[in-house]
Amino acid sequence: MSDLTTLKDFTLELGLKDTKKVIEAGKEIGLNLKSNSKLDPETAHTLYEYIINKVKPATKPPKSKESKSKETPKKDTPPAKSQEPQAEPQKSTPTDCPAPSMPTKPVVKKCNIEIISTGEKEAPKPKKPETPKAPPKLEPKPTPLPTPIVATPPQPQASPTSTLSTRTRGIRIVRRTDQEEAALARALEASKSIDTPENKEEKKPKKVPKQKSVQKPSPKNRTHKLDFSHSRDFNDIYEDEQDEVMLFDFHSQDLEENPPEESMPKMITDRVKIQKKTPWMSEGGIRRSSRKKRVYRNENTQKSVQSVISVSEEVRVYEFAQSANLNLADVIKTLFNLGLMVTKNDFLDRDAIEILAAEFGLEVSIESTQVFVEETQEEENQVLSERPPVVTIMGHVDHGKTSLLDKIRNQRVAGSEAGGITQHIGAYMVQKNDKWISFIDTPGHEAFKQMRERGAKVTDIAIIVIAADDGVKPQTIEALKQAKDAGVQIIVAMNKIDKENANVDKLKAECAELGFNARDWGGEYEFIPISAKTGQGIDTLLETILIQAEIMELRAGVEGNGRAVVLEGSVEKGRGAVATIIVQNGTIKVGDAVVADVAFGKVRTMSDDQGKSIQSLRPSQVALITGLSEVPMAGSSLMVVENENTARSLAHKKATYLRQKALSKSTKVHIDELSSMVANKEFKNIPLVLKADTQGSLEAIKHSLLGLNNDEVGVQILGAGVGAISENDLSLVANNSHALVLGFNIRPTGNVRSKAKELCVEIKTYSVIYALLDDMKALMGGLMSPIVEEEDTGQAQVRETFVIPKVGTIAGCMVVDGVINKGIKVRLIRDGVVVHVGKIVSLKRFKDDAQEVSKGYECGIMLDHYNDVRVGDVFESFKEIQKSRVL
Ligand SMILES: Nc1nc2c(ncn2[C@@H]2O[C@H](COP(=O)(O)OP(=O)(O)OP(=O)(O)O)[C@@H](O)[C@H]2O)c(=O)[nH]1
Repeated sequence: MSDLTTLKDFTLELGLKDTKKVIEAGKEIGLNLKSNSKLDPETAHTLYEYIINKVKPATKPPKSKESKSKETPKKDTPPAKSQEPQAEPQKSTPTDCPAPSMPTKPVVKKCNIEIISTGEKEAPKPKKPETPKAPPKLEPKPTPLPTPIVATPPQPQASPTSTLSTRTRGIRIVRRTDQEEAALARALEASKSIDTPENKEEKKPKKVPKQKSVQKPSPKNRTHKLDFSHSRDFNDIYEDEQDEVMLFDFHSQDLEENPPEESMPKMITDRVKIQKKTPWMSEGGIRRSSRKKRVYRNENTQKSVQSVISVSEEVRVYEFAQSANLNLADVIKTLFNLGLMVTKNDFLDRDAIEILAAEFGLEVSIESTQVFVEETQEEENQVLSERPPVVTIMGHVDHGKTSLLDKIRNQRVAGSEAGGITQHIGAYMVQKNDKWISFIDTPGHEAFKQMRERGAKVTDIAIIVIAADDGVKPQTIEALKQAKDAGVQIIVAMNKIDKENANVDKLKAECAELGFNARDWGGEYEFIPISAKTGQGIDTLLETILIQAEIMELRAGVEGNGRAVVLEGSVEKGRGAVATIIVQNGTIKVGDAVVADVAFGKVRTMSDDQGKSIQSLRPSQVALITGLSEVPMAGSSLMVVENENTARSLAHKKATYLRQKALSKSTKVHIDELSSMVANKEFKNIPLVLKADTQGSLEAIKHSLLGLNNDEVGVQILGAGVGAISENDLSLVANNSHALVLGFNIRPTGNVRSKAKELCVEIKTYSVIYALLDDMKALMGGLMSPIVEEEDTGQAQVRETFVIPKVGTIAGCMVVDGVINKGIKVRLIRDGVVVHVGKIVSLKRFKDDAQEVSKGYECGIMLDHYNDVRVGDVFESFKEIQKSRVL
């Protein structure tokens, strides 16, 4: 029964729906078939050969003999490999088989296979199957599909199964698994093919040579083979160990078990898609793995840490970690190891960013946090016009800066200044030869260092005023350095040449030593001799400035929204917050909405240095503006924005940012700081609130005060601000018994004064910065541990020594200087070297105890727990005197 196949099954296997065609074909070769006929293997084979290959049986359908020989191949086709899967739709292939007539649908769905293959020996299109037996003419059917598979020519087979298998000859089935075996068995059963072990054995040797003729398939072909392999036609199963050509190595997951017939086409399509997506599937297993690896590496690279990052000037810890694709914990840990205890929300300053980047081997670009970066970019496209030079006057205190400026603008300023020194940045414009020059009067006092730095940044030219009678002084050096660092042009004004002792050559020589050579000495710097008192040389100086400006080709955009720098900010009675600004680009007009850090508003009024009202301000021009919500920070950027709402929102944004930053800073503690504070339990500081009339003064004083801090004592600024002392300021310090309120150029009002008394808060006000700093120095000095000084009181020379058992060594001495006292500390000096410092425990005059022995008298001295005293040694007695420290 297993030998017979019903005609219906046979028809189906051929991929035909109707048995009629088969019956007709049978007739043509002399077979009388009916729809319910059963075919023996031989008949089936003959019929198959006729239908598929158009090979007519020579005689009658072959009998057993032939079948035997044909079975041979069959046998070897073993089931093994098999699990041949899906039916091959496009039977196409074959050169050797009549593709057209092949079923497109899988015939058998029982086995789930994973075979495949074709390999090196497999020929995609074996044109001429050499069938030892069968002479049949193979008609290579024009196959639309490039099916590669087949290779070996069909061999005459005894059974239908074997006959069918010829279609796939050349296929190399690889990987034989138990499952495959089982699948094959099922397939065989389904086909009812006859396949005996004997046959298999017989076939083996025969196939060997055939395989050799197989050609190597192209990758394209392989793809088709894949489809073929999916064919469920168990007849495609073919095995020949010598045909070992394995191209595909499917993962079992790729093949679905017994997919429903209807879904086959779709499944095949999906498969093709999969192949497209994963090209490695069309390659051999080994290559696949290597490709896989490559892909993996790529992924890794993508996930890896960014080697070049760009962060804003102040970035939070977690933001840094994100932008560098680093683990947050690693970043925090690294910061901790660097001595910085931070939370993820803390801000990192520039240094920390750079150090971190170095730690992680990153290249970092730090971007400015300026709110107005976009505007700056806009400015690049503007039409530029000539602008006046901005000049800063710098120099040592009292060398005549204010006098010079005063002379230049014919207006006296110095006289009205408290303490006789300039305390704020002032900005003025002067005209010379129909050209304008903007001057920023930067104070020379050390306390205004910061303001000076700011001044240097907005200026084009720095006039370094050096009094010719005094020469180069510390602040001169500092000013020269600052100007050079700021990259501004330097002109030296040798002032006070009207004075008898003025020595310009000495001055030039001193400057030359610092690397600033006068032009007439072969250098590159202009040295102009002037007298701010007589006005001598002032014109030359101004002309030099203008020439220099021309060389520098100073230009700026006039159109568009203005951008300025705040030089100074203060609160003025009746005017509110005012700011001295200098325009850097564009135009600022009355009514413009502006924002400067946390201050915003509409420009209400603008007035020049003469107090004259002006309506618009162009590059390099200076003015005092009103209309701001609060006093802007000196040095901050002031920008014209669309409208007041925008200004407000930008200011609020900045305020939030600053608040968060301040909070963040408060959580930052340097470990070393912490440990030193812990170790030094005597750490003291003076809590205070500082109020000043202007932002510039406030900052200068703050800076100076903080500069007084040392390891032992310092100031703790609880609050600082511009404007009058308020009750709020008092409440800040009320809980601290040592706290102070310092006011500079302001006076407490009646209410505040009485409230201060009530709260026992001390308010100290000053109008000269020296006085304030001196007081603070004294105060801080008082808090520091006293200095211990040693005062020598006398000397005694050892003339003889006496060793008294159980007592010690007594030195017989002569007092050669001052007085020696009992209990006093002495240094024991031998050959000029102090060999011991101790205390005198016994002082005798002869046999009597003495409290002191004066010069010229002999005495006996015994030291406390020290007996190595020798003749010739000298005792030097001294007192320890504690003195308060002065800062
Ligand atoms: N003889 C003479 N005296 C001058 C000259 N220039 C300034 N002085 C005097 O030097 C002193 C200091 O002058 P200021 O203009 O206040 O000096 P400054 O550098 O502005 O000083 P600070 O504002 O304290 O930094 C004043 O008494 C001036 O009168 C000058 O050219 N000749």
